[in-house]
Amino acid sequence: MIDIENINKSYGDLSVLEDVSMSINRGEIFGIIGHSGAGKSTLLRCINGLEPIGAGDIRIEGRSVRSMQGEEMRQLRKKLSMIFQNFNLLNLKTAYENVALPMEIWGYGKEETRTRVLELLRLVGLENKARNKPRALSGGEKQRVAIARALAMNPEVLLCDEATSALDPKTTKEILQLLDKINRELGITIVIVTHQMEVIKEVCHRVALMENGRVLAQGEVGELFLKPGSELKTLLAEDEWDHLPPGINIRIAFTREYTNESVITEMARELDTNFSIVWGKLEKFRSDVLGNLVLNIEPNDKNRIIEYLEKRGLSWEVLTDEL
Ligand SMILES: Nc1ncnc2c1ncn2[C@@H]1O[C@H](COP(=O)(O)OP(=O)(O)OP(=O)(O)O)[C@@H](O)[C@H]1O
Repeated sequence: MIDIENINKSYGDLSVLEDVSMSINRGEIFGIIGHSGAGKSTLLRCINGLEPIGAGDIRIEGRSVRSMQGEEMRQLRKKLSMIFQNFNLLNLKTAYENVALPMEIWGYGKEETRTRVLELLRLVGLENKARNKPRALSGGEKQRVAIARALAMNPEVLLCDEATSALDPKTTKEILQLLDKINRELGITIVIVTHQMEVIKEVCHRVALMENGRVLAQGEVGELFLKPGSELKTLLAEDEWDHLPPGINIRIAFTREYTNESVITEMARELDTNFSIVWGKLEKFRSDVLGNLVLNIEPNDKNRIIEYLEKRGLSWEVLTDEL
């Protein structure tokens, strides 16, 4: 649905996006993760035409954003709605009035606006707070108002720029569940820019990892996370294997097909060998549970164990190999 093709973007001499390509499919929740300054927000603004791009192109359903002007650009912005970290609500207006604003701007009548706004406030669970102004709303409630407002014009895509970064973990989870519901029930494609791995794990189907204006990796979230040598893993969970014992430490990734199997005990029995489990973690990705296990093994067993893991189709990597 959104095809980003080899785009570059600079502010003066500062190159912010370099040869960035990614494809976002209709109906998915796509995450863009990276440290601060990676160029994520700039990329979002390029997608909805707020920022011009240098080289390359961005196509929305085949139409080049580059070539859009006037009415077509206005229609694009209606189709691609956006929410932000700081909510961007009008402080002097009530929750109801904030949600109604886009419909007023587009010239909808009072009755139609009222029906739609009340429906949206119900969708985001705020029907009782319609008269509250932002100062009388919690952070999570403010983001709910912003989401309702973003949905007012029936967008096809919701672009979320660090939408949960100002919220505590519990509220973050609630907002992500709301986004997931909007994706499932309304079929809206959602693009989430974040620096929080938890956000990606909780709701995203696919992810692109950005660093210094470049895409380092992209793909299905669970697969990317468990892949040996994955940039996603090393960039975002780098300190987890700091205290491994000396010797050969091998990481085994359990994809969804293996999570419930007793592969490790079977391996010990079949190879008649000993090893110690030195680190382990189960990670939840949307509804999947995927696991990582680090074994400290005897040097003599290395080849046999690797052979066994290969035979079972498990993904593995040797983390340290000091004899
Ligand atoms: N309007 C602008 N003019 C000049 N430089 C800019 C502008 N907007 C962003 N930048 C620079 O572009 C780089 C990427 O910024 P961007 O906001 O896209 O990164 P980000 O990954 O979203 O990080 P953050 O989460 O901190 O916003 C930064 O070095 C930033 O200073």
